[in-house]
Amino acid sequence: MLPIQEQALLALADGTVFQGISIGAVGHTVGEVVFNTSLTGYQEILTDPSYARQIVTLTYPHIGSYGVNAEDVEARKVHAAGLIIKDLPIRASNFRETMTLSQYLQREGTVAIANIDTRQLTRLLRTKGAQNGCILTLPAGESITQADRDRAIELAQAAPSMAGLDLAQVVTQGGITEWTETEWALGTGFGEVKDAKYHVVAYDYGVKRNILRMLASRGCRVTVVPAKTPAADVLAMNPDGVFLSNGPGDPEPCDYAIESTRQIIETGVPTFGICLGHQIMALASGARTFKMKFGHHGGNHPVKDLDTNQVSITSQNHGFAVDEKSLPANLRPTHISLFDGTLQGLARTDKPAFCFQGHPEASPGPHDIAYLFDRFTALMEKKNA
Ligand SMILES: NC(=O)CC[C@H](N)C(=O)O
Repeated sequence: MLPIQEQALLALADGTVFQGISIGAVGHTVGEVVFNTSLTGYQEILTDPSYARQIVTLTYPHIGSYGVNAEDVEARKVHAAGLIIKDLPIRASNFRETMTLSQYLQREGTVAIANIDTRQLTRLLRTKGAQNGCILTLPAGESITQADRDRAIELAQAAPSMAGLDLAQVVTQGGITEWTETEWALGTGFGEVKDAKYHVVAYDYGVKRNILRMLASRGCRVTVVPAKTPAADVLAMNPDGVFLSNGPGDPEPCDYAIESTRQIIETGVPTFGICLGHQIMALASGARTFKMKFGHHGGNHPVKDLDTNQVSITSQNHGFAVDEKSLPANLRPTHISLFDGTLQGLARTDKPAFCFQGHPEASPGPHDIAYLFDRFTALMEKKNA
C-alpha cells in the first residue's frame, strides 16, 4: 500500500495535460515521453541507461505486480527520467521480491505517475510523434489549479530536444573495469566466466549488463572502458574483439566515439555494435542517422534477417535510425524491421564488423536473435585461427 497518495500531473509540450496519482518520488521531472510495449521487465527498462532523459510510458496496464528485486537491473541505478503507467496493483507478490515498485521509485528518486489512460497517451504519441513532457507531483487533497497545469506545460516545453544531445558521455562509467559475470539462471543465480577464450574490450556508452553477461556466457573476458577512451588505448589492450554498446541520446554528436570506431574497424579487429553502437558504426563508416517519429520500444518487434529470410521477434529501444539511402558501398544491410522497413542490421563488406539496431540481449524480451553474439565469437575465432 502507498503511504500517501500524492497527486500528479503529466503535461506534454503540445499542451495536453493528464491527471493521475504520484507513485514515486515527490517533485517534478522532464524528458522525452516515449512508449514501450513490453509486457514484463519494468525494472530492467527503468535501469536501462539508454532511457536517460526519457520518460517511459508502459502500455501494459498492470505494472508492479511482481515488485522489484536486486538482480533484474541493467545498471546500478534507475536511468529513465520518469515512469507513466495505468495501474499499480495494490499488492506485489513474487518469491524474489524485496520491495514494491513504489518503494523502489521513491528510493531511487524517480518521479512516476499512475492512473493515466496510457492507451490515449500512446495513440497521441504515435500520431504526433514523441515529444517532451513533464510529470509534476502535487500535495494530496488539494485541488489542482490551472496555474499548476500551466507550470507543468511550461516545464515540458522548456526541456531540451533529444536531437543533438550527446548523452553517452553523461552516463558512461568513469574507469576501466573487468566484467566476468555470466547470465542469471533459476537455482544457480549468476555465474562466472571460467577459462575465458576471448578478450573483448567493450565501449560503455551506457551499456546494459545483460550484454556483458551474454558475452561472458560465451567465453569472453570483458574489459569495459569509458566512452571517450582513444582507439590507441583500446588496441594497446590487444583485444580479440571490440564491442560498441547501447546508449542514450543522439549518436551524431558523439564524434569521439565515431572517430575511435573508425580507427578500430580499420585495423581489422572483429567489432560488434548494438543499438547506439550500431548507429556509431554506421556513422563511422560514412552513413547518416535520423530521428524517428516515435521510435521502437518494446519486446514484440519482428525483424527479418535478409541473408536467411528468418524472422525473429526482437526487443527494441531506439529513437534514431540509420538512413538506408546513405549507406556507402562497403556497408551491407543484413536485417530490416517488419514494422516499418527501417534498417535493423548492417555488416561491413571489407572488415569483420557488424551491428544490430535492436537488442539481442533482450532484457526484457525474447532471445530469438541472440545468435548475433555467436556470430561475434565466430568472427573472433576465425581471426585467431
Ligand atoms: N538503446 C539504444 O542504444 C538507443 C540508441 C539511441 N539513443 C536511440 O535512441 O536511437
